[in-house]
Amino acid sequence: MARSTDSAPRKHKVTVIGSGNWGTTVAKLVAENTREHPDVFEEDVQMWVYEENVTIPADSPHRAAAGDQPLKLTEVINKYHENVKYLPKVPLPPNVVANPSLLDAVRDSSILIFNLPHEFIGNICKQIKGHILPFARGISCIKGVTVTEDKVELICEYIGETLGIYCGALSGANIANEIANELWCETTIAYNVPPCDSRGENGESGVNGEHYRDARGAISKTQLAPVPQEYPPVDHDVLHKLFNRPYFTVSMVSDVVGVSLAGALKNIVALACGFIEGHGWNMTAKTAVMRRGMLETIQFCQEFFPETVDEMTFWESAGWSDMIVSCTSARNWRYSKMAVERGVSLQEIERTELNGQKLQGISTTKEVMSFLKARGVQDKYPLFKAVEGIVDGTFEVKEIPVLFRQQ
Ligand SMILES: NC(=O)c1ccc[n+]([C@@H]2O[C@H](COP(=O)([O-])OP(=O)(O)OC[C@H]3O[C@@H](n4cnc5c(N)ncnc54)[C@H](O)[C@@H]3O)[C@@H](O)[C@H]2O)c1
Ligand SMILES: O=P(O)(O)OC[C@H](O)CO
Repeated sequence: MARSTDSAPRKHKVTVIGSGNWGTTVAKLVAENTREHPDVFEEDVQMWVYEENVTIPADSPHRAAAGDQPLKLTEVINKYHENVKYLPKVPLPPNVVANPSLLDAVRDSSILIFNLPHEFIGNICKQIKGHILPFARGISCIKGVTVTEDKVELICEYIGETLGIYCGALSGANIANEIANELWCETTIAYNVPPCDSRGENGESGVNGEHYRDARGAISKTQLAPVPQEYPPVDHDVLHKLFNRPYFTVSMVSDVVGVSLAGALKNIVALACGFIEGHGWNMTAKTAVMRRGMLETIQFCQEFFPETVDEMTFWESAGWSDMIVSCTSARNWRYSKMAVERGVSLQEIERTELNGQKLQGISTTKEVMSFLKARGVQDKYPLFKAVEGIVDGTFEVKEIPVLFRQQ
């Protein structure tokens, strides 16, 4: 139903939920853009921080002023404009506002950017449900899936269904430290503008309580509140303004399923590549694993999300580019290689070497395999199955080629 157009224009308030290596990087680039587009966005970007005490590292320029006492991470970020724990040595714009209160950080925000390890998203959604604007829109930068009983769900679907909002996905060949240091790369954002957000002739937004087609093309149970006409529409143009930087080239697409699944499943393949390299094999073996991994990824998309994945997505940054970068220079690859070289478990490496950062491949492997096993189709995914076996200590890296010889 059309509504009157005489209300004062509003700007989008943006909150980043999460402040790890990638969460802080995305808060930085988004805050640069909110400053550049004051007509569309409020300048300050809230960044929810999982509060913890940190000691400023001895080699930090802030150490002399701050001393060696433990300090609250939010206070350090707001005072020194640096996330000394998760993104050290990268200056943050002062309009990134670290907030330890989740409910305060999301209050009145019309754009919510979800960016934290996927194992924490359930608890976050539980806490903010009912405390966000009903017409808020989300972008998930999280690479993972949620598996409940016999169902695999995209993180953005889970967020959308739980909070009653629409949520798209951002994923690409993105190493946080490189982007934070403004080294150029590309990314992919998948977003289907819900029909209720399409603007009429006078800029009027759509019908309250309208259903929309979800990532799989089905009519969602969620009744969406349209973004009020006082706000700029949340569409590809506005999202491009929010995320695109000279060093971060954004492609906007509509294939939310393909972008989300490619981002999640490549972490399993990255573990395999690290194991392979730790064992002493090199690029030729790794490219074989990447190829096999991509085939299993596409097979998974086609088997469980039929008719929704656009194969062109695999040629986007979220597809092959992310597969390559993850298997050659990202954390899941680096630390799985280290685990094999040192002869210790991946969980042990995560505990001792990552300073609080998470390897998403460990949980994603377990979740995806539990889903495949529940359906009795695990043997159709030999690489994923092998990675689970290596993580659990029941399969040896040297057996990987044997798997494929048997096919
Ligand atoms: N780091 C990268 O280069 C990169 C790039 C692209 C995508 N991603 C994806 O981004 C997502 C976020 O990863 P990241 O690299 O920012 O995180 P990270 O691994 O660097 O940091 C872990 C984060 O989890 C938080 N945390 C710990 N316990 C928590 C709890 N109980 N509840 C809530 N938060 C808790 C920590 O405070 C910290 O912010 C992941 O899905 C990852 O796959 C990462
Ligand atoms: O460091 P990782 O392994 O979590 O991967 C980071 C990004 O997903 C690479 O695109």
